[in-house]
Amino acid sequence: MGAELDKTRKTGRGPRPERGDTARQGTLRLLAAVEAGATLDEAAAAIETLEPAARARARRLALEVLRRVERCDALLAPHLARRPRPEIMRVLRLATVELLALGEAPHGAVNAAVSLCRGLGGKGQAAAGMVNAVLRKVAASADAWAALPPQRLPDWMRGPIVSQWGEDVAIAIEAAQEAGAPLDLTPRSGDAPGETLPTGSHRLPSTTQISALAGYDGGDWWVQDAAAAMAVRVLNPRPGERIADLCAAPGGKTMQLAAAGAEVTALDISSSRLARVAENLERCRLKASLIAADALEWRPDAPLDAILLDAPCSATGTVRRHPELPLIRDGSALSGLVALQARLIDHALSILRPGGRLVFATCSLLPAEGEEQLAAALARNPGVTVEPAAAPGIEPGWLTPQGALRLRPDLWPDRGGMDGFFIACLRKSGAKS
Ligand SMILES: C[S@@+](CC[C@H](N)C(=O)[O-])C[C@H]1O[C@@H](n2cnc3c(N)ncnc32)[C@H](O)[C@@H]1O
Repeated sequence: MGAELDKTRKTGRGPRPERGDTARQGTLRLLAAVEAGATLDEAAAAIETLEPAARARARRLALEVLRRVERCDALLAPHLARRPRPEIMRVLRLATVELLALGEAPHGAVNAAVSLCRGLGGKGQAAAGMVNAVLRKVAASADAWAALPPQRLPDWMRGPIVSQWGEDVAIAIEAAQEAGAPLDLTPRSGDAPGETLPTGSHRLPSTTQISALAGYDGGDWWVQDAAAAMAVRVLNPRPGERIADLCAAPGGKTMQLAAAGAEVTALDISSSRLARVAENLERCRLKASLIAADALEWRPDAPLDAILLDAPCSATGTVRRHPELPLIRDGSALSGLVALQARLIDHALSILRPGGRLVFATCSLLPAEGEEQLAAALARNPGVTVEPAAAPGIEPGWLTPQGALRLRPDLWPDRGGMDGFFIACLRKSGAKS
């Protein structure tokens, strides 16, 4: 490797662009957008000109880097006389992840990084020699890399997690975030590709090409994390029940409700997001009534048998799939979200028939949006009780003392984890039927 890299440096000519360089350039654009405060989904426009395969690779590489920014910087720091410009730092982080986390051949990853630098123009040209030299040292630093801990969650996330479950759980969640997330499918009915999990979801490697899987065109399944699929399983919808999904988009849970034979009304405040529910229902040949409305202002014609409230939240439970969230959020939105969730719970209870059930769910790891939110809701609403969460595959350790389901990324460590979720089934007082 050394000789080849030296030749590159001495001749002053950049290595010929190799296949994959466009994906790497896309990764750098995604990383720059995230540094400017965008989510990866919001940043997608920056790579829309790439071919689909390159786009998918660009996003995959960006995810891998975002899971390890802190670890990369710690490894790189001793090799840098001073911190390079942000665009050079992004090239160094990408190559470090390719070399040490993804096991790319050193000559390919280093030459690509040098080529990316040269493509940045004057300042990049000037940094190419330094990048080459630093990455040669990085390539020989596997032991130092292995000794570095996974990226730490920011304090606004970590503090509540440590208070609730202790330091070891915070460390395990950080390890799960670095490991990333597999691809989970929910079958419409019957079968779907992949390993069947105890809870009924199907699991495949994260690198699976979704559109190439059997049953995609026929809508036999949809992509949904195994933890996310549990909210409807806990609700246990029955054929013919009148059920509202108050925060429905993009519609994974609406489809579960419809597939169970319920008469579903799906609301979302965002009409553009509701359009995605319509597309998803159509692909999977399922039906629901769609309403673009603020759930706080909506009242059905007749009280409902059941309600699913998958409320807007910090989304901290999805850090494995959205590693940019800890980097671009600061927790300042939390109190507003907690207040909105409380109002949505109280309103949902007011439109539920006596004896009806309300499943409150958040993809959050923060007790304020889970355990504490539930305790406050019970205190505000005398007569409302918690039905202990029950569904196939639920392990006893996943239940809280209140009877809610607490799912975390560090659960199922040998199976590939799951997203963080809090799910509680509330029963309104009155006739059960
Ligand atoms: C966590 S997501 C729902 C995910 C969805 N249940 C699924 O499984 O695909 C929360 C949704 O709530 C919607 N939302 C936020 N505030 C709302 C409100 N006041 N009324 C109705 N929908 C709302 C957002 O637009 C967003 O689509």
